[in-house]
Amino acid sequence: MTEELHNEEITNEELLPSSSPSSSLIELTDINKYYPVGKEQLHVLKNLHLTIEQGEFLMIMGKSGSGKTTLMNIIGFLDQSSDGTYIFDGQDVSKLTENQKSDLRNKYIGFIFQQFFLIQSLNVSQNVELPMVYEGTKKENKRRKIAEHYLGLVGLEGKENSKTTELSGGQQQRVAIARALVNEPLLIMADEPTGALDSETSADIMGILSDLNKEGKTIVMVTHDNDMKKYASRVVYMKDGLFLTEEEYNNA
Ligand SMILES: Nc1ncnc2c1ncn2[C@@H]1O[C@H](COP(=O)(O)OP(=O)(O)OP(=O)(O)O)[C@@H](O)[C@H]1O
Repeated sequence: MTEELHNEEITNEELLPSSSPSSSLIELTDINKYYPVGKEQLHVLKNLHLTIEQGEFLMIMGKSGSGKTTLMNIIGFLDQSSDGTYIFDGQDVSKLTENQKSDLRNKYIGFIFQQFFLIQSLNVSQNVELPMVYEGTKKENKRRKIAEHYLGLVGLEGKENSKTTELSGGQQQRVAIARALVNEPLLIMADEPTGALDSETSADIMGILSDLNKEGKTIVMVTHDNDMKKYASRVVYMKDGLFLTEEEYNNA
C-alpha cells in the first residue's frame, strides 16, 4: 500500500537501509552468546553463521533451551551477541547506538509474539497505531486510517473500537500482526506466533503470514512445532546453540 499514507518525512537519514540490491538483508558471522551464571559463562550460541535474504520465510526450529529466542533477540536488536558481526541491510549493528537501534527496530522490524502483548487499556485501533506513535506520526486521523487498512488486511474490519479483551486469541494475534505491519517493516519476526492457539486458528494465522511472504515480506519465525515447516521457504535446525542439518536434528 500506501505511499500516500506513509509520506512522513524521515528524520534520521543515516538510518535508511543501504538498499544495495546485491546484499543480504541479514548477515550474522561467528556469533557467540555467553550468559554469566554464577562464576561460569553459559555458552548459549556457538559460532553461528546465518544469512537471510529478502523475501525468505525462514523458520528456526529447535526444542526448548536450544537458543532460538536468544538468536531472535539478537536479530531483532533486543540483545547483542558477545562477539561476532551482525550486518543488517548493509549496516554493522555493533556500530549503532542504543537509540539508533531502537529507531531501526521500530522502522524496519515488526514483532509478533506467542502471548500477543496487546495493551488492554487501549482499543484495537490504538494498539495497531502504537508503532506509528513511536515513529512520530502525529496526525491521529492518519494513524487511524492506516490502522484500518491493516486491520482490514487481517480480516478485522469493523473491530477498530473493540476492547482487546473482547477478542478471541486468534483475533488478538491478528491485531498483533496488523500492529507489526503498520510501519511497513523490511522484516517480520515471529516468536512461536501460534503457540497459544488451537490448531484451526493456528492454520488461519499461518495462512496470513504465508500470504504476506508471498507478497514479498521477509519473515523469520521460531518454533518447536514440526508441523509449521510446510509454511517455510527454508528451515534451520538448532540444538544446544548450534545449527544442525535436518538429519542430525532428527537423529539427535
Ligand atoms: N538471561 C539469561 N541468563 C542465563 N541463561 C539464560 C538467559 N536467557 C536464556 N538463558 C539460557 O540460554 C539457553 C537458551 O535459551 P533460549 O531462551 O534462547 O532457548 P529457546 O530455544 O528459545 O527455548 P524456549 O523454546 O523454551 O523459549 C537456555 O539454556 C536458557 O536457560
